[in-house]
Amino acid sequence: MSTATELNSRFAIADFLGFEDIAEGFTVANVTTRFGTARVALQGAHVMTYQPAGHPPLIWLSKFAKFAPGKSIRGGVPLCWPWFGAHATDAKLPGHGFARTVPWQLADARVLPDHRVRLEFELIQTEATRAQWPHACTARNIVTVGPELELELATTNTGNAPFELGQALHTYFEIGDIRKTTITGLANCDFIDKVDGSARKAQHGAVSFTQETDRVYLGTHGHCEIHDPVLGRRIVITSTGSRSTVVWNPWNEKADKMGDFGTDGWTAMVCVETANAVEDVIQLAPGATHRMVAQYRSVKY
Ligand SMILES: O=P(O)(O)OC[C@H]1O[C@@H](O)[C@H](O)[C@@H](O)[C@@H]1O
Repeated sequence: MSTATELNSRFAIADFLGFEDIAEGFTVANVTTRFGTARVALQGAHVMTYQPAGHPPLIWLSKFAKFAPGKSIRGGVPLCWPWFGAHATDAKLPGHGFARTVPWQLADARVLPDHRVRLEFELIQTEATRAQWPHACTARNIVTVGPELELELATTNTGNAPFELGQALHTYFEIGDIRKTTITGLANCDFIDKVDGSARKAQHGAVSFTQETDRVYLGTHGHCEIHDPVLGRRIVITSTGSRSTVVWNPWNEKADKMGDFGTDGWTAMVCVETANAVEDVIQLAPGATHRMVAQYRSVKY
């Protein structure tokens, strides 16, 4: 039986939720609500698309994204977990951790009384994941599709020793043109500028884009907005349990080298990542749960 057939027999909800194998070994959940639609891959519990009704897509997915077991998807909401960026001590381990390229299982799917649809995924741990991350824990990604998209990444320490957790909802947002886009809500925060030797700088005013941009903003406040005069909307991002915000656009040369952006894909995306990274990583005590929650909303001008 294919994974989609199995999931359809356990979790399908007429008019709201169905499953489909879109490539060999690659299954997705298709969510339809009166508020909008979404597609979520079982690999990585990865939100691939979300479009609020009557609005342009909120989430960018590369036309050249590859859907294959073990490959990360260019676009959507990759989960960086349990570390962000390069591993602190072992350069052989995958950048941004392994959560985005391993299978997750669907633990629950339901229509809420207010007609939103909620999917709850749990990371499947194997010998291979334990070899990279020896700490006893669970990870859940709870995805709620409604007039806004909500993600909750919950990590519980089920062992006897504390551990350090780095993470990000590495969300690719769809925009009209990066060169005309600005981001507010980060003014007066310090950031680590990864395209300038990781120099620490202070942000003055709104963030705008004229070149490759790769920054980790520190001590951020859980509210920022992407202003998009080309699509005629702003995207409002609110969060809790997050103290860092990563802002990334590869610009043309780097995007060309990455191979899965196409020629001008980089102009139509910006990553604004709800995160706990660098000095904002979480120390998780035995028995404790950390919840990082983000909501994304499209507001027309
Ligand atoms: O190509 P990846 O592994 O998905 O990473 C994309 C980018 O992700 C961002 O979060 C990082 O700050 C960048 O340095 C990185 O290039």
